[in-house]
Amino acid sequence: MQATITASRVSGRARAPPSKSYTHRALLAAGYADGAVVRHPLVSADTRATARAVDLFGGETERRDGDWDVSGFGGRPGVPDDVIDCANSGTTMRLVTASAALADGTTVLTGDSSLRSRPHGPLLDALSGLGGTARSTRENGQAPLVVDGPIDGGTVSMPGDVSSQFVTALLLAGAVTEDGIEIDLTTELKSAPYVDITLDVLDAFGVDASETTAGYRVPGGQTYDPEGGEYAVPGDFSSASYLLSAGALAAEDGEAVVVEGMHPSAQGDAAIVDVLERMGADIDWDTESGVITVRQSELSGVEVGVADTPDLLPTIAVLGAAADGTTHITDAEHVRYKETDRVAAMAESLSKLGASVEEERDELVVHGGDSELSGASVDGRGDHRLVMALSVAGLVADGETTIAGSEHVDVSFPDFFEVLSGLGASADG
Ligand SMILES: O=C(O)C1=C[C@@H](OP(=O)(O)O)[C@@H](O)[C@H](O)C1
Ligand SMILES: C=C(OP(=O)(O)O)C(=O)O
Repeated sequence: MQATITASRVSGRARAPPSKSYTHRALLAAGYADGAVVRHPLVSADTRATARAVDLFGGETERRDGDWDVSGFGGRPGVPDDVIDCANSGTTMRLVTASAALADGTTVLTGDSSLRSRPHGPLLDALSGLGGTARSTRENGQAPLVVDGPIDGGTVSMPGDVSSQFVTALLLAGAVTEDGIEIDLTTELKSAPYVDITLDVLDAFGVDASETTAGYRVPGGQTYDPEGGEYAVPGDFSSASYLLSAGALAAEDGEAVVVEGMHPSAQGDAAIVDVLERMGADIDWDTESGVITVRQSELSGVEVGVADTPDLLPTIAVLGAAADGTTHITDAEHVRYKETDRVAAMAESLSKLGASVEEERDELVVHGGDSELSGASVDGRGDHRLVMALSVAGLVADGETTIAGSEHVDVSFPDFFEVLSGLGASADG
């Protein structure tokens, strides 16, 4: 499918979808538990992949009245009676691979072509070091993956600069091993707030895990047991970043874009509020009510490190292209390991829209204000975040912008185009 965006102004109230990261973890944690009701979950292609894995491990996930009702698989996962298809979801593949290593038998995992090109080597090595065997069928660290368990736990050394999801995966699984898991990180941890989200969910499910001087540890022999048998998912700040940026760039004069459901949580991507403020946006976050209000302002370029917030890179790149002056997005190398290489993809797409962009290995430099953005045909490269960020660019690009592959918003924000149109944008996805 192709989205068509015409330069337009926006205003009004909207709600960002529930957090993808919290939903994945809550579904799997509910699987490890006797079960739980996951309230207000994100129902999207990625979280459906995790629900499928919980089912294949012997749990049962059922959607009821907007909640996800999960019957657990009782501590240790069973051996799946089919291959686990993780579709486009890196989070599913990493978290489920470590869970599979608890099963007494063999699990096979695969995904779409994007996921089959992403790195999993450090997690496979870690699981093999813990007494299981975990390998890539092509011996290149990429899926399809074959995992044999069970592991008993122990200590592993692992790099932290490829994906924090390896740490998350080991913490979730480690709690039900006999010996627990101690993770010593050999390189700096990127995307660290996502491990905070994991610790937050583990805590809510009564599981103890903590940061150490060298990394993280989770004691074994624990039981997942959520208070009251339920867990409520907060709103998603990565998804909200598109709506807030639409407001900062294109809110109608005298009007605002108001995004609801934005209560504070462990999400690092809440930093989008700070980034917009530093760029000069008129933005206000009422943390009590979870309401963020943003009005259109002239923005200026800034320097932003995305070590902790890789998913904000496409959004910030678009803001930089529409701002005055230069925006440096630094510490970005790990953003190349996502659904597509987002550093290269944003450089290419924004250049097509008329921006002047320089790409370094771990940095994107966007020179805004040199020329007006003008509508063009760009490719979302099968990546939901490219599609959504480029749609926001389309609001302020002269004329018409078309984006190929708009259906991929289904991964994290299925009704993105309806919400954007509801704010008055001329956006047909
Ligand atoms: O654990 C998670 O929920 C996520 C962690 C991050 O990935 P990395 O840790 O691979 O950077 C992030 O980019 C992804 O969208 C979601
Ligand atoms: C990278 C992302 O997710 P995942 O790693 O789960 O595919 C994302 O949502 O931007």
